[in-house]
Amino acid sequence: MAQGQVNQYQLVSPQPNLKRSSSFTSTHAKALKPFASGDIKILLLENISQAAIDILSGEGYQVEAHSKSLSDDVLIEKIRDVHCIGIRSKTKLTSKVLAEAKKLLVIGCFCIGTNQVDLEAAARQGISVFNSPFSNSRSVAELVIGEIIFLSRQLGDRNIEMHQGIWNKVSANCYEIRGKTLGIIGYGHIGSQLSVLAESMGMTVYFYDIIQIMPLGIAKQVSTLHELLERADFVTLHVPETEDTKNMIGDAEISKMKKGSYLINASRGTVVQIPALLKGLQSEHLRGAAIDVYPREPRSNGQNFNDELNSWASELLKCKNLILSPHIGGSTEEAQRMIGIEVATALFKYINYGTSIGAVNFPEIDLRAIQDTEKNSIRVLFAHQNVPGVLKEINQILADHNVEKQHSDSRGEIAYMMADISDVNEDDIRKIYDTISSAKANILTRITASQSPADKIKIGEIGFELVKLISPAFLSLRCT
Ligand SMILES: NC(=O)C1=CN([C@@H]2O[C@H](COP(=O)(O)OP(=O)(O)OC[C@H]3O[C@@H](n4cnc5c(N)ncnc54)[C@H](O)[C@@H]3O)[C@@H](O)[C@H]2O)C=CC1
Ligand SMILES: O=C(O)CCC(=O)C(=O)O
Repeated sequence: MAQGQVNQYQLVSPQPNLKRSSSFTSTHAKALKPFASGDIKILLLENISQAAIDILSGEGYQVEAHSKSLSDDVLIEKIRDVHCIGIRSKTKLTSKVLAEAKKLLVIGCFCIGTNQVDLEAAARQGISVFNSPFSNSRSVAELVIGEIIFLSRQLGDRNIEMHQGIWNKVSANCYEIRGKTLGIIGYGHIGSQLSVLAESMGMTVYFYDIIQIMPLGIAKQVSTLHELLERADFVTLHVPETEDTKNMIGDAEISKMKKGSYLINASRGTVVQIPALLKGLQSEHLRGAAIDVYPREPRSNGQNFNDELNSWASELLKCKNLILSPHIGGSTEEAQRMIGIEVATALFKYINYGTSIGAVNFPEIDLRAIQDTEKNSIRVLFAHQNVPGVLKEINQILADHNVEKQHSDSRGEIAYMMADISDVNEDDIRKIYDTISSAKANILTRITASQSPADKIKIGEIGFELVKLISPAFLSLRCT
């Protein structure tokens, strides 16, 4: 879908399952699926890459894709009916919205940040959340390099003037970046990538992080934020939104920065107090700034960025040497495609195989694939409250069967167990499902099965019947 399209959505009909190589499938491994893949509904918002749509529709799911985020009312209406939702940074999945999502199994954040989702509320409902931890890091780092040069040469202002027909050839207060000092706050995927790029352009790099990190190149870690602010000509923020990073840069921090220095924020809008930044720019203590993220951002392209949205917007627009961009740090074709593939793959592996490796709010577990030699097999997936005695109860149920392999782990209040069981018939499946899902600690019980031709009749059709018998609980039975 082209960037900038609004009010458009796409319904993609299920397609035959595409064969794809994955760590689960070897020549003797069987592909697993929920019993009725074609009933799985996926809602993708905010212009998620076609690569993701192709992967998910290729799994046989029903995919509905929108180019923008939805109003809360429409979101609540739609989320009630879907098993999976894919979002970027704008859609807020609060506990109130999630409370309506009775069928939801999994959330895909097609971005790095996951602060827009109430991760704990999701986990309590047995909904796992995946993101893309690094696929847009390079894009953000490159944007920041561009901004450092633009700010240093006042290129944003010269560009605006030329567009107004004004010739204004200036060298006063314009500088090379070679030999200048870059101060990076948050030396994770983006900060460290930026560090390498900046050094290759002749900059000296210092960074501040709450954990000790091995510096790349000849960058140096400093032990306090204030030390970094005092040293740097350019200060750039690459921290997640947390309680500690909210309002991290205010009056006190800006006054610690060198006179004539620059501030860049492409992290989250809550990290920099914009009134403090305004003061810094208006007093010319700061020589410029670049901002990509804002406390409140428009829901879709074409909407206004004005005082109604953020009370200081019109004051900000008057500032000199201030680059404002509409949260495009990760918006490149390369990044969006990579994110689309990465997150869509995590989603179908979770839906089909129960694999939670990479989940940001859920115990991370996986099992090796069910092999051809394991006849009439099912995989039992059991998300439950992390309370004593649950596994004893469940293993008593499984003890009557041939458990080929089993894995379980916990994260905070949530635990998750995965078990492959072979030699099961219809009655077994029904009994296993009924007894496990009625355990007191049950949050969500699911069963997936191989549907290869060899066992299609025995498992596939039984599965289909079971879906009819116990649907919609089959995919969404949760304790409330
Ligand atoms: N503008 C945009 O389009 C994009 C913005 N982002 C934002 O950038 C953030 C950073 O991304 P990554 O580098 O991939 O994250 P990351 O998780 O790899 O690195 C974050 C670093 O910040 C550090 N940190 C956390 N709290 C801190 C604190 N109070 N003080 C100092 N350091 C602290 C962490 O220890 C970590 O090293 C994301 O969380 C996201 O909010 C990410 C991608 C695109
Ligand atoms: O591209 C987006 O919509 C969000 C990028 C971002 O902020 C992130 O990846 O955390």
